[in-house]
Amino acid sequence: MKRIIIATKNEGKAREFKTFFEPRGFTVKTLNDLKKVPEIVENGTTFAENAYIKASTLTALLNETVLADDSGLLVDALQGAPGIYSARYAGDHDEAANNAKLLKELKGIPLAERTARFHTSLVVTGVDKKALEVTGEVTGNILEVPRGVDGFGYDPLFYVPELKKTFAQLTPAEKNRISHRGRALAVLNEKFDDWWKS
Ligand SMILES: O=P(O)(O)OP(=O)(O)OP(=O)(O)OC[C@H]1O[C@@H](n2cnc3c(O)ncnc32)[C@H](O)[C@@H]1O
Ligand SMILES: [Mg+2]
Repeated sequence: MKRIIIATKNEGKAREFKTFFEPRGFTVKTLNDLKKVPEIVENGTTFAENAYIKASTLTALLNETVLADDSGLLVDALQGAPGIYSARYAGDHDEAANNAKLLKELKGIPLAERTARFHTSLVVTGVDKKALEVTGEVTGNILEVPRGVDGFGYDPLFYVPELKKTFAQLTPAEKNRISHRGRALAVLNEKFDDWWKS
């Protein structure tokens, strides 16, 4: 059976992965669909490590194919913060508080110097299979005022000069075409069928 577990509780991420896997005939479940999944501690020092921890822990526990995403925003003027700590930048997985903290930290810094990038590391693990890892990145600028209502997380502050829009002003398809996660998925697309058969 073509079934994959997305190792996330983040509904924003889950939507973007469903758009990828469901047209390929996969039944997609997330951690919000599963009962009795223990809290997985993301104590790695890199995005790739954290994604591997999430995916491999669940494959061992459930005997299923699992994809994990660890992602975040790296701001140059903040020496790469919030980075791997993006989800809990302001303390408690609160998107509004995270965005407010980011604006506070960047106060007084002009737009041209508010350069940043989103990074995604994806790891897929399966029973008796070697883990598959891919990454994707996209660069932009952090606005001083949020713009747009779509997407999730830092999307309303992440401005893409080429499109003159933030990620929160893009349709899901537009975001997937250029985003860190979309780019990682494009690489995954080239490798996934061989990996699935391996
Ligand atoms: O660990 P899981 O359950 O997957 O969900 P999470 O939200 O904790 O996910 P991460 O540990 O990977 O943290 C990533 C954070 O980075 C931010 N982020 C990642 N991708 C993003 C995107 O496409 N748009 C906006 N913000 C994003 C967002 O704040 C996420 O909470
Ligand atoms: Mg997390």
